[in-house]
Amino acid sequence: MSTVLDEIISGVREDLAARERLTPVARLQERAAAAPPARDARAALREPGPVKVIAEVKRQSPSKGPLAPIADPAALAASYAAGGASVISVLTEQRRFGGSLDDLDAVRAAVDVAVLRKDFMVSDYQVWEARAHGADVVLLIVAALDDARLRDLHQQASELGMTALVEVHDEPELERAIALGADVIGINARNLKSLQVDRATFARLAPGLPDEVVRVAESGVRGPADVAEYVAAGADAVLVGEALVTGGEPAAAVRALRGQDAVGGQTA
Ligand SMILES: O=P(O)(O)OC[C@@H](O)[C@@H](O)c1c[nH]c2ccccc12
Repeated sequence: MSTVLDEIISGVREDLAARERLTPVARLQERAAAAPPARDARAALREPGPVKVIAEVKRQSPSKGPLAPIADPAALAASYAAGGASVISVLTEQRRFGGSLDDLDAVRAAVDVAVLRKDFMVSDYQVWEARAHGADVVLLIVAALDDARLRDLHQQASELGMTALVEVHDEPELERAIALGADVIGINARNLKSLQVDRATFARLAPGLPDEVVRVAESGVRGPADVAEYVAAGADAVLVGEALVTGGEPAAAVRALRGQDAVGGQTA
């Protein structure tokens, strides 16, 4: 039976083939070589202080459809950064998430913090694209990749100076991420095959992570109380989309998630 993830990936492959016809990889490689070096997102996520927020520019999702009309992704990202986001995540998948490389370019030009290209990476071409467009981090979804491809893309990202956020949802995927030597691991509360969210996934899997791994809790954060739970279960960072794009003033919303109130004091 084909899952949501299978369907997304088949669309991603078609769109990828179309871009490959337009822009040869050699062009991307030239642009990547000319781009400023990737920022060290892992270091940013390990800095001392309150929980780190990875704030996402997310227009729509397969489970909810349109979330918010984001007229100006650059302004949104700048607000996230002003609120203290450590990394800005930009969904670039088009068919189900309404994203684009244009969104990535706009965000890249607007902020100094690290930028994550959030997509379904299946080919080295996409990693070259990410670097050519100034991304510092790529998402690698273990459920979408066999071990050989996972290893290749992880190595390519590191050769380009980028951080790989390696995403898992269950124990077998976590074992594969650890065997890979991933040093930034995201535990996604959302099962990409069924789109069900189970916030307890993080607390269940996090104890199996080696000490040196940066632990990112992904999805399902509705507000500061959910962040506090993830932190209590050992999260170094949280990745938040929907609650930030639908929640009113984005800088204040990021600050609230970090446990810093509007005047900058530590709550909790
Ligand atoms: O909107 P939420 O529930 O805050 O979730 C954000 C992020 O975790 C989610 O967008 C996500 C996590 N992993 C992904 C992989 C592909 C696309 C999207 C995602």
